[in-house]
Amino acid sequence: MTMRCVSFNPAIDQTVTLERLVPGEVVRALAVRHDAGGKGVNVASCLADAGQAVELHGLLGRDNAAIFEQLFAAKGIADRLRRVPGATRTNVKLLETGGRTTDVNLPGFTAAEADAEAVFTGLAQVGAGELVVISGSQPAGLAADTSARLVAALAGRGARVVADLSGVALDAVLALPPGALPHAVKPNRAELEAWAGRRFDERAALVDAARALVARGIALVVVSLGTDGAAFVSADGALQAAPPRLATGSTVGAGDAMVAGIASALADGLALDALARRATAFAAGKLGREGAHLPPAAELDALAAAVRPQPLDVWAAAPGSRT
Ligand SMILES: O=P(O)(O)OC[C@H]1O[C@](O)(CO)[C@@H](O)[C@@H]1O
Repeated sequence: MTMRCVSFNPAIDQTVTLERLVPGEVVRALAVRHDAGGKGVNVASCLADAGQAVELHGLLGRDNAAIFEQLFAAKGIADRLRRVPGATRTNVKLLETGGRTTDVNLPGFTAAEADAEAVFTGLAQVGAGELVVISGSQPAGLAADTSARLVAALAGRGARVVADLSGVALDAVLALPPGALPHAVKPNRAELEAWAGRRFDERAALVDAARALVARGIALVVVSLGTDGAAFVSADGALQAAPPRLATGSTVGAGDAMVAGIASALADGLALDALARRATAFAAGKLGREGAHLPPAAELDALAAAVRPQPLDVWAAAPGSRT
């Protein structure tokens, strides 16, 4: 079955490698590269690498579309992005050789509500049980609840939506009534804290917040935790899983690879343990690769087999359990 990904605000990721970032000083870069990116594009790219048929919906600036079109052609991603006047934003990733990345996300095109309506129309045929992944920020010009309205429309038709949103878009989605909520969400810890309006000083507080969302009617809540991997919470259980090994290099897009793993596992009807293994393997497989690309299937399978999910409560009770 074809999977749909939605990206209202793609980005060209300009990764600048430098030895050390010293604010206020001149820094000579060692290398620069450009990748077609943005959360929805990255998810589609990883799903295509995993052999999944993908359609990509959303918006794209007319002035610099070529780098995206090359990626879509190379990976066989069906390009349903509506072209809008102007250029897609460039997001600068300052990658220090020690592994730290500083993101400077620039503004890009301004969209109109009519553009969002066209995206809604392009997804009007999506029906019960089908999977749609909605990720990333919204461009200027769209109402704060645009993503939430799309989630509600799709969920209302029985589609399973996987939402990876932040800020006001996440707030709007999590405020939807049961029945309009997404099937799955994947905030990171900071995004969940921002939504909850408090810091999770104890791991148990993060676990409680994830469980509360499941109780509200979201079937699967995944909270990404950086080097600690992710927490996976559903009505069937609660697990924590971390990558079997951490690669150095850019972490940009690892969360998107995890979202692709979640969507792929849902498409295959995997149980929570296997879903956690696959999602973690996708994230680990992307780490150390430039751009949002996955290794071959055999490597992903080996990574998934090496992941050791543990009960989330065991992780939460670990000594020194500041999240
Ligand atoms: O849509 P947002 O939240 O601004 O994030 C965009 C950035 O996130 C990434 O998709 C990585 O998750 C980058 O490719 C992109 O630059």
